[in-house]
Amino acid sequence: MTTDQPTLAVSGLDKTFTMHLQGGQRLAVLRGLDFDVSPGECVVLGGASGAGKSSILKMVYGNYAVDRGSVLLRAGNIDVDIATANPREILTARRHAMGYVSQFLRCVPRVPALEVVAEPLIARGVDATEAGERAAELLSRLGIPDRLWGLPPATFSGGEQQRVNVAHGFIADLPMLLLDEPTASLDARNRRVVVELIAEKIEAGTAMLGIFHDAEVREAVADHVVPVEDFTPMSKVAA
Ligand SMILES: Nc1ncnc2c1ncn2[C@@H]1O[C@H](COP(=O)(O)OP(=O)(O)OP(=O)(O)O)[C@@H](O)[C@H]1O
Repeated sequence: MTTDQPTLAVSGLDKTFTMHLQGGQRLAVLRGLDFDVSPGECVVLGGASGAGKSSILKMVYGNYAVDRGSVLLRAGNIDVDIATANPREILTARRHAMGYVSQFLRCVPRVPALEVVAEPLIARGVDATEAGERAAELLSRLGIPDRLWGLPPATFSGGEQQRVNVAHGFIADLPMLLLDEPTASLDARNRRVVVELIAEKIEAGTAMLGIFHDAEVREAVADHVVPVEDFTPMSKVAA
């Protein structure tokens, strides 16, 4: 299911890192990056390690500044250029339009896993009981045993933390979802569950932008691959 109006339109995007602790050395990573993601489409960022894939997700989510270009996010009442938006606009866009499954789980210490997963629904006004039920359903589906639900995820295994992170990212029905290697620490069974969850979101019209090193997962979900190295400067040391 795709429509003409992209949910995300990235155009003319440049990124150079300046390392202030290394005498101001500059590292040019991306030049003139262009791509769109439409509702119901899964676009995958492809390219070797260090090409700039995670940096692209961080710029789209508003964590990294953009040097030049635009990152237009349009969904429902949200119509914003993340490249120039102020922090309040970025937070509003995240709450109503854009989820992010980062590589590693970051959450408030001592909060139980069930609450971590339910939190995005509660933040959007869903009743706490219903949010808890939906969180429990998702955790079960991802194979997290119920004896762990009341415990904070800090001591969970790498794969358990990743599944809590996936559940936290997938629980709300947001129009745009960013995925940074959501299956990296998972076994075959759980990789299949994540592929199913992605397919369900796409079917429901979510626009997805992801990084997947696992070729099988990438082939299962990708509608289109953006060759990030085509937008990498020949020499990464800028003048
Ligand atoms: N905060 C930062 N400060 C300085 N340089 C950075 C920063 N973040 C990323 N880089 C540099 O930008 C380049 C791209 O990094 P990025 O993590 O985006 O690559 P990637 O394609 O996601 O790699 P991988 O597949 O290994 O995760 C790398 O050379 C990295 O050193």
